[in-house]
Amino acid sequence: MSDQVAHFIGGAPVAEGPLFPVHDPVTGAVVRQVHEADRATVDRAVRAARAALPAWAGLSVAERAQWMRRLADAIEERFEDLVAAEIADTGKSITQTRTLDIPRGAANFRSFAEIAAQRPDSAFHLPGVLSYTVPKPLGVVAVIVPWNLPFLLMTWKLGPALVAGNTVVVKPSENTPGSAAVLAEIAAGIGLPPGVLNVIHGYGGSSAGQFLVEHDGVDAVTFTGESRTGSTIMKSVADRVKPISFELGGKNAGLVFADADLDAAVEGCVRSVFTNGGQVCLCTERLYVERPVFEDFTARLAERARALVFGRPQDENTTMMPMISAEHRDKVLSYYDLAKADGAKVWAGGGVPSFGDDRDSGYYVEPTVLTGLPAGSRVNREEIFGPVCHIAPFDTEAEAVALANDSEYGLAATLWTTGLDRAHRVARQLEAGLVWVNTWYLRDLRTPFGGVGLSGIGREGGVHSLDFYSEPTTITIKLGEADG
Ligand SMILES: NC(=O)C1=CN([C@@H]2O[C@H](COP(=O)(O)OP(=O)(O)OC[C@H]3O[C@@H](n4cnc5c(N)ncnc54)[C@H](O)[C@@H]3O)[C@@H](O)[C@H]2O)C=CC1
Ligand SMILES: O=C(O)/C=C/C=C(\O)C(=O)O
Repeated sequence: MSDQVAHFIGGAPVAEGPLFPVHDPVTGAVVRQVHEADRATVDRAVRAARAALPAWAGLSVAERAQWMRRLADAIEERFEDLVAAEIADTGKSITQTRTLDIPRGAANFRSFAEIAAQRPDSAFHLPGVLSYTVPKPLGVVAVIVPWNLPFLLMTWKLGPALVAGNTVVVKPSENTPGSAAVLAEIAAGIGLPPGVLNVIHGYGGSSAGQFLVEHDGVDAVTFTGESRTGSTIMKSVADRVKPISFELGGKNAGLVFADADLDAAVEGCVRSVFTNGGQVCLCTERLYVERPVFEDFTARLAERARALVFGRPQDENTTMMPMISAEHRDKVLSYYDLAKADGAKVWAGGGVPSFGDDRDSGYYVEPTVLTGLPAGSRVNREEIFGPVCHIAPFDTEAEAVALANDSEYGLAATLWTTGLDRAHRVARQLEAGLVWVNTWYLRDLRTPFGGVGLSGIGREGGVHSLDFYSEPTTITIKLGEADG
């Protein structure tokens, strides 16, 4: 990939539109310049996707699944290029990028190839009547994705959308165009039919993102990002009643009971609070700990937070990454300030680290552990999307459930207990699309994934993704002497 990133339309690079810079979050330096799509470029991409649709939709599922496997293989061949592109844009650690972000990209294509190929046909029989369902693609799908897990989240939508016979126009985040640009090269390299996968770059509102979702040639929108953006996109597509699938924000709770394996709970919460700098919609920002272990747990989590390693991304021991942008760093720091102003006790962090080198111009914040805030504090109610959690004590199971459910969001919850009965009982009462017990972010790509409330609409994952990316036509045939 060159330092200037072009769009990928109809199987070829298209370098049109003004250039905008992408910054390395580690140092703030400009890493690349990217072309911004205007309405004309967006139109060109949507037309390319539309032109490719009949032939792509006309392939059998087995043929499209074979293309998905080829994409997965080619991702593995370009593995280190993708790792480098992702690190340059996000400042992620090489260890995480090599073990999570890029392998999941290949797995997203491979899994949906298998899931689609094995999907049973549905046929229903009444006496003298046969009804069966033919899944058809939605058409041209707009894929709008954020910067926190750029390759993972983009491919999570592309795998099922493409294998279901849709053609797509992807708009990666303006902060992280790199891995999408490499994927475009990969698609061209394996000879994926031109127009099946198109990538346009640019900003969201009043730019490429908005122009894409509003385009009359776009049949459906799948989006991951902030809840407010989801609401804006919903309004943009309301007149055309376009199908939408939204994975939005979270303000996820973790419950630690006194009977938990405390070592495992502390380590699990280190992961659930601080992974990816806390910039995952699944991260825990509210922890509730049963009073007998509250002080001990909090002290241990704070100690682990202070021990996280702010190395360079390329250092395999690095465990803490920067925020994506100066703007996002300032947003996270504004919550640290608010917490202090509201009287929080700061057990760890609360500010910015100092390095004495070029990372001082980067977008780092300290991993932070807070206690002492009321449930109504904005710090406890709004998605911060940084390496921070607030911990509060609870006395009864019922209180723990009520505290966890006291949120407009409902994406993921985490539960730490050795009580099997309690695990089942509490998990069912939590108002969240995903509940993890004694673990966090353990994924089976066949399971439904998504949230309730401000956390989204619909579920993706396994056949749930295929259901969203297809439109079923039910065909009913009178075979003989049936009535009607
Ligand atoms: N999954 C999550 O929970 C995420 C939450 N966030 C939160 O959102 C805040 C803002 O981050 P952003 O990157 O601005 O997130 P965002 O939700 O605004 O952006 C996500 C994607 O949507 C696009 N977009 C934005 N406005 C659009 C519009 N009107 N029409 C079509 N596309 C549009 C963006 O260009 C980007 O590709 C962050 O500070 C963070 O707190 C950000 C990313 C993911
Ligand atoms: O699909 C996954 O494994 C992760 C999903 C994470 C998000 O949707 C997010 O952070 O926005």
